[in-house]
Amino acid sequence: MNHRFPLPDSLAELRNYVNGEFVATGKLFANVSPINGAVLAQVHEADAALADRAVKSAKAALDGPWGSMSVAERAAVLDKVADAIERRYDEFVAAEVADTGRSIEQARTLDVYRGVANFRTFADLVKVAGGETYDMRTASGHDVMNYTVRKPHGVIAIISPWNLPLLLLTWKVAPALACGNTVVVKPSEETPSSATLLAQVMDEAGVPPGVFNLLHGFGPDSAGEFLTGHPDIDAITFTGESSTGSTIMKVAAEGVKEVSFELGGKNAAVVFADADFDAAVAGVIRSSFTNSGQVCLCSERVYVERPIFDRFVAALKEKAEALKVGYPDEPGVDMGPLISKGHRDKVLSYYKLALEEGATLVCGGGVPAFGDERDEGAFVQPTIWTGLPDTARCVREEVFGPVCHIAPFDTDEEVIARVNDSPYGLAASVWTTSLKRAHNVSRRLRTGITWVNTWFLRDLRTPFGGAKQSGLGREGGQYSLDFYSEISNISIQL
Ligand SMILES: NC(=O)c1ccc[n+]([C@@H]2O[C@H](COP(=O)([O-])OP(=O)(O)OC[C@H]3O[C@@H](n4cnc5c(N)ncnc54)[C@H](O)[C@@H]3O)[C@@H](O)[C@H]2O)c1
Ligand SMILES: O=C/C=C/C=C(\O)C(=O)O
Repeated sequence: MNHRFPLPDSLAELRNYVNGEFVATGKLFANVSPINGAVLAQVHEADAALADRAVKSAKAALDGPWGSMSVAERAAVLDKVADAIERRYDEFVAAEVADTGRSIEQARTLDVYRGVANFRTFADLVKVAGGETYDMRTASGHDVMNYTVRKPHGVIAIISPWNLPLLLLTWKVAPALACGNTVVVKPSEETPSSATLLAQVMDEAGVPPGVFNLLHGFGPDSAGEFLTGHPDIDAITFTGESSTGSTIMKVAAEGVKEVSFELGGKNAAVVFADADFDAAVAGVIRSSFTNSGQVCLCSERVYVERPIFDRFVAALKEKAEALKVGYPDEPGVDMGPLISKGHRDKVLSYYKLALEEGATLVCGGGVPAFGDERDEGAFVQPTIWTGLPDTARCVREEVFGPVCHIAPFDTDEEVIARVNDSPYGLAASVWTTSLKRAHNVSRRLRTGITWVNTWFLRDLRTPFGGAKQSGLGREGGQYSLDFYSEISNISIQL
């Protein structure tokens, strides 16, 4: 099948990248377009032996030129990686668009833009990272000085998901390399392309062989499991579903490996009657439907103060129905497909379940009919429900699609309790013009991130991560530098 959104020529075939070489295994799986089901490329799946080679070469590279570079030299290499992504910007955009079907505009301004920013940010931050010093005198009168040094952990295993492929991968690769580690990355099987381009870029930027290694494949009984279970990795950083995080944590327990997890969510948006109404409607449209709802930070639960509830539901319905679902290059397109037909089956099962649970369907609820090749793709309609109790599965479980449930509330106390009544705690957004209320509500939500009158506005120096089943640890700025370093104390008797 022909495809209007092909992969760049540099990605005719997707290979693993181990010890500075692109490696074919001959065991192929297809990279499929979610726009029309066409096969974009064949991908070489890594086996256990290749995973072993990748980890061993990462370990050996710690003692090579990478290990003896100064912080400034390593930072300069990261800046070169950023430069190389910028030189090949259009190819990265094409890779993200082909794999995910998202708009070209989003790939340019969010995905690839952040890929560059992640490398530049951590190149800058690592150069100014300091340590701690403490002078002390013991009871017996000895003076002692303590100071900390940052050492690399060693080999970091990086496992990333498909929803923001380059953004989420580089969010971990950049600080891991900045801190002097070597990495073995395993991108999602659904989105192998931008990671392969990144391997090409590493090569071009002069990253020594073995410092960045890439394995393609799946989770269980494939590259993901071969990597996380390898005895020679020193830490695991993972973004994906909470249940996968739990599986990986059990494996990590064997070797007492450090872990950092960014997991699922069932995020809330809280709209108070005193909010700027139009800004809140526009904000919730963004927070519920961006990337077809496939951002871990998306709001699937919307709580609206009762006096404006009916007006808000009507306004959100009007805006949601006006969202343009279509091709990546259509002017004004708001939403592309879901990542795959498999994921669409899951989202549609929730569309069905919501009705069984007694939801009122405000809009959407099905699959758009295009009358062309896109009917073979993974599109769904943006969907809004009302009328479900807080105990409904559709209000408690992460759907990860373009969908939200809107419920009324009466008091601040009540809505805080309802937002917090969730196994997840990643993000929330609060819409109000009262400064006092914004502070008081935000500090009581059990979430890692709360936005006030905005959503998904990221300063890369801030802590990022989730409470409860939404994650373990924090990354971002200093938090990333801390996770990717073995911080050691040196104590000297003077
Ligand atoms: N908190 C965050 O920052 C954040 C960000 C993005 C996505 N997410 C979450 O990610 C999920 C969507 O991504 P997904 O469907 O790709 O997640 P997933 O957990 O299915 O897969 C993520 C990655 O883990 C790999 N994997 C799966 N099983 C494995 C195993 N047993 N061992 C090792 N690796 C394994 C996959 O191949 C993939 O590369 C959603 O739940 C979303 O909320 C969270
Ligand atoms: O889908 C989840 C999005 C996570 C975003 C980040 O990790 C980030 O902006 O760094």
